[in-house]
Amino acid sequence: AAEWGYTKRNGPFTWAKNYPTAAGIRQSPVDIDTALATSDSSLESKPLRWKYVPQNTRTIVNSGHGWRVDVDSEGSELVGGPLEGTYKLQQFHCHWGSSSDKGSEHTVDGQSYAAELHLVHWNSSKYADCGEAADYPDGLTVLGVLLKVGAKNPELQKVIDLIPSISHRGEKTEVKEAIDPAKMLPKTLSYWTYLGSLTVPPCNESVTWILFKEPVEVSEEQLAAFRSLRCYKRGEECPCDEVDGLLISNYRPTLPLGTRELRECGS
Ligand SMILES: COc1ccc2c(ccc[n+]2C(=O)c2ccc(S(N)(=O)=O)cc2)c1
Ligand SMILES: [Zn+2]
Repeated sequence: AAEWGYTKRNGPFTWAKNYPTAAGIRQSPVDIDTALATSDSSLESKPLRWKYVPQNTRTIVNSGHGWRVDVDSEGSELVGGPLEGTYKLQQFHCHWGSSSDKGSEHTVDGQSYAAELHLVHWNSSKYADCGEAADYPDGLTVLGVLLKVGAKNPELQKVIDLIPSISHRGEKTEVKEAIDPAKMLPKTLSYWTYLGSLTVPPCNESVTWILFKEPVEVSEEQLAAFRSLRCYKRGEECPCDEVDGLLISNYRPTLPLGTRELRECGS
């Protein structure tokens, strides 16, 4: 089957053909209609807590759909808020657009941001690994951080510096200078949370989404670096009809929230 992607030929509106779950009723991303959000005292009573080990950020890879930093889950943990049990960090990555007026996956009252950072965690209290966890409704949790254009982001710069060595699909390199995921999170920890899915095929409906309300800044130059990644392998011709195979956009448009509850914690 033609590999899925973000072009007209293989983009989000074609995914349901090969990945039927993509047409489900618990899909992500969604537009956060802030008027619909209900504040929940149970969320306030169990603060979200995380622990990451910067030295455990191992490799960065060009997946063909973006960059992804794979992490050794050991020593990490995410608990509290809407979560039952302990979740461990598996990887983090980003979504962006061809220009900074779009690129985030979630939108807030219809407003898009320039990009969105995802920290993917799996339920290590109940499942053996991430792949298994992805098949269960409580298997994964993704912390989402909205990125807006502003000052250069020093922690993300450590990722940007590695992009030239993973310019083509499948290329990967060691992360020598430890990247601290905690430093990429916003200062205020208010968030929205709802039950959703992977925003990439196979779009498993196994994600508890936690989207921080406060955007974090990233510079135009840093966004431009993301767009310099290529979606095809070195030495192969470019399959995608994108501007010479540059990964200029890799976000999924929003899906209906439907009857799902949208809760918020913090103002
Ligand atoms: C069963 O099929 C899959 C597919 C992808 C899996 C995955 C398990 C963990 C992470 N991943 C991912 O690579 C992954 C997970 C989450 C996201 S996203 N954009 O945060 O929803 C993107 C990518 C399982
Ligand atoms: Zn993502």
